[in-house]
Amino acid sequence: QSLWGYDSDNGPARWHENYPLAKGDKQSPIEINSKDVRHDSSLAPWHTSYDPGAAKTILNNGRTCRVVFDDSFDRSVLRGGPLSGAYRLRQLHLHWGSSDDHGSEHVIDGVKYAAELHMVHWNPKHGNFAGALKQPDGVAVVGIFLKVGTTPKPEMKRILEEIDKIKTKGKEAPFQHFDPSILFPKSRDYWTYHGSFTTPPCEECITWILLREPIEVSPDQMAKLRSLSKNPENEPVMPLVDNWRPPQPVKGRMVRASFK
Ligand SMILES: COc1ccc(CNS(=O)(=O)c2ccc(S(N)(=O)=O)s2)cc1
Ligand SMILES: [Zn+2]
Repeated sequence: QSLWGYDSDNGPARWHENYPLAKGDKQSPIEINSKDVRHDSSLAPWHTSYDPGAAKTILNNGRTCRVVFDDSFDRSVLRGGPLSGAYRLRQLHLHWGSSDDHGSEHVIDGVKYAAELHMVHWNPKHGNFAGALKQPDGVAVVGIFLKVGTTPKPEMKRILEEIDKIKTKGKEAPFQHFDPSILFPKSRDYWTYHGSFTTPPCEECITWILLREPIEVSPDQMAKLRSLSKNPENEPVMPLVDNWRPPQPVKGRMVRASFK
């Protein structure tokens, strides 16, 4: 068993025992209620310019499926929105449920989506990722909700095709020539608030940019994601599902919307 996870003995309710930040005042995810959101007309649009050549590998770390990018220079960056300066894309990963009616971390007006994709970026003014983790403006995560429908998202195919190579914990495969901006929905509308990593050590260094429009995936695509295992090869199969943290207390934080 790892130090933290999503099981009854090492799950979100017990993370604070080893990771005290988990009980902080600016934790993520949160439930977003439209009635409490404030439209901020001064919020700029956000932009990305990603180099497909920056994609490096895809791996199963036993907790999620993660694609890692070269972030050794301003090669794939996120700008604008609530951010100042360019933030470097470091990795993307997902959180999902054991069935289509739950799996996302953020909950929108009571709606839980089947999955939530996170694109993690960090602010190079803080030198490196470890330094950025210690700053309130250190990290920016773009969150995209996945909704199950009839039409498969062809752009998700690329990630899901690699799943067969990384079935078990510790498996890694080359993942190149991939521009993750193809995963974005049509609308750029977003909510933004200040929060934390949704996994230990739960540092409160994240500017969240959550896209209002979900992308649609097919039931087969969700089943593919759920076919990942959290156990290493040659150990009893434990499905990698329900790797989401439940909503945390908002504690008076303001959630702003870029849209009316
Ligand atoms: C101290 O060393 C550290 C500290 C922290 C990390 C986590 N960093 S990370 O990018 O892997 C993320 C974990 C969870 C993410 S979420 N669901 O909020 O987007 S992003 C790595 C090394
Ligand atoms: Zn995440």
